Amino acid sequence: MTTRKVASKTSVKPPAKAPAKKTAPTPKATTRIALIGFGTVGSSVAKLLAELKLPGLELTHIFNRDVARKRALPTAKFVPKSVVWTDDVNVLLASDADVIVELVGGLTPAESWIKKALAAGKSVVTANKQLIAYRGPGLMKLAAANGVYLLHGAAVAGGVPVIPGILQGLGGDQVTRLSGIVNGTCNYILSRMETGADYLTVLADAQQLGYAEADPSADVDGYDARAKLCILARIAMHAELNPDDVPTQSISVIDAVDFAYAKELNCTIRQISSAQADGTTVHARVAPMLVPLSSPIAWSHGTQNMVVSSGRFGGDVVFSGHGAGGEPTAVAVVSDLLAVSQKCATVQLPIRKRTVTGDFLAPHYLRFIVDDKPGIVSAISGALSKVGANIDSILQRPGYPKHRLAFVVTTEPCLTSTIEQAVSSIAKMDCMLERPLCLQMLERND
Ligand SMILES: NC(=O)C1=CN([C@@H]2O[C@H](COP(=O)(O)OP(=O)(O)OC[C@H]3O[C@@H](n4cnc5c(N)ncnc54)[C@H](OP(=O)(O)O)[C@@H]3O)[C@@H](O)[C@H]2O)C=CC1
Ligand SMILES: N[C@@H](CC=O)C(=O)O
Repeated sequence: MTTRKVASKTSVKPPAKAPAKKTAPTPKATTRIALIGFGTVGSSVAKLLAELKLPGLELTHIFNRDVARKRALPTAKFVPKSVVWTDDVNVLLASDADVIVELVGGLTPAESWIKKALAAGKSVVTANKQLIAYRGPGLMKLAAANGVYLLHGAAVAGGVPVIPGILQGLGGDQVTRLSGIVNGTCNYILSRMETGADYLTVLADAQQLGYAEADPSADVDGYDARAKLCILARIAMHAELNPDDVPTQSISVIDAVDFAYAKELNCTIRQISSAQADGTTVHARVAPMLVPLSSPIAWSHGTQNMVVSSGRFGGDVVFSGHGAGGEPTAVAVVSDLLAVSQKCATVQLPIRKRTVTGDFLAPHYLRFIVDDKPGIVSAISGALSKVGANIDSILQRPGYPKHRLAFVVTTEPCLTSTIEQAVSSIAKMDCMLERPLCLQMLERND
């Protein structure tokens, strides 16, 4: 017997076609699973299904372009002989599979595959954060209209159950703030740079280890984390944000000198994603930031993600674990498959469109690379005082050559837009060899 037409877990409507049941279903029926994409995550899903032999889950189809190449990989050894391999997606869409697992990524053609699968009455499990961030609500409606599930637990923080945790466990609070690390590649890069590694070397390692997106600029320039932040804002704050409105800053601007100065300030550097509810506006930003060494966020190394959700009634809740990599991500996918197979519904709350501002009131770190001459500090301090920003400290480590001197100014809390105005005018000074680097500094209680 196969399971078809199950209830929608994250959709906005109750299941249209699922029979009413008073007792939890026993997982004796078989849910037939078709995989779209046999890359890092897809091959790990096949491995977990083979090794865990979970009741009720059967892998039946795999689609990938140039599928013969994939079939010849060592990772294909976990795939049962009975599985149909194809390079025609329509074979899966027309098959008797109950669930399509989309593990290719990107908006196109993934969106059309998922729409066709949902319209054909198949549930969908995906790890595709861009698609869920940009098109999630429409796809959820389509899933509900067809009485099927669309689950995306792997789309944020890989193997960390932050999505089911928030949906199942925090619907009874009013989440006002989300903050933390949601990109494993950036955390891997920055935590290795902290110990002296070179940016390009560790980026190449992250790609080789399967942590990075197909185009790693999605990771380092913040677009991956921005999509995840918008998904989290939707499920935790019930706020629909346009991902394009969330400002991002690349981690590629961080240099070894910044880790040296951060250390002097008892800090390190991490890519931080933050969202803070403020009436009908949400303050949201993804950027490398200075993090106090005393903060648990600073203790996240490698692919570790950490999300702190702050609720009006329940206070802070922390989710932490491996946010990237085939096997941790496959855990989230397989968990969603079990939820589909066992018809586990979840809470649904109304979502409202919200406007985004990138402004946060925070202290800032400004790093200058100058051709040294008298009067530079006074000119910088003049530009800062003109916008009302107050200097907190000035740091100059010995040993930098005068013709390429790196020094740092930190400010007392001021708005991001205010400090950016000052940086734009300072950048025009003749002595500046590079555009000054401006990073937000997290405070001890952030
Ligand atoms: N890797 C990770 O740690 C995590 C990834 N994710 C998400 O999971 C999804 C998959 O990621 P990942 O496994 O790392 O990516 P990979 O690039 O390793 O795998 C993608 C697979 O899809 C295939 N593919 C790409 N485009 C097409 C196409 N047009 N038609 C048919 N096949 C195609 C690729 O084939 P080919 O070999 O020919 O390129 C590859 O086998 C993405 O949405 C990603 O964002 C989510 C959490 C963590
Ligand atoms: N490239 C992503 C993969 C998981 O979502 C990351 O590094 O976090």
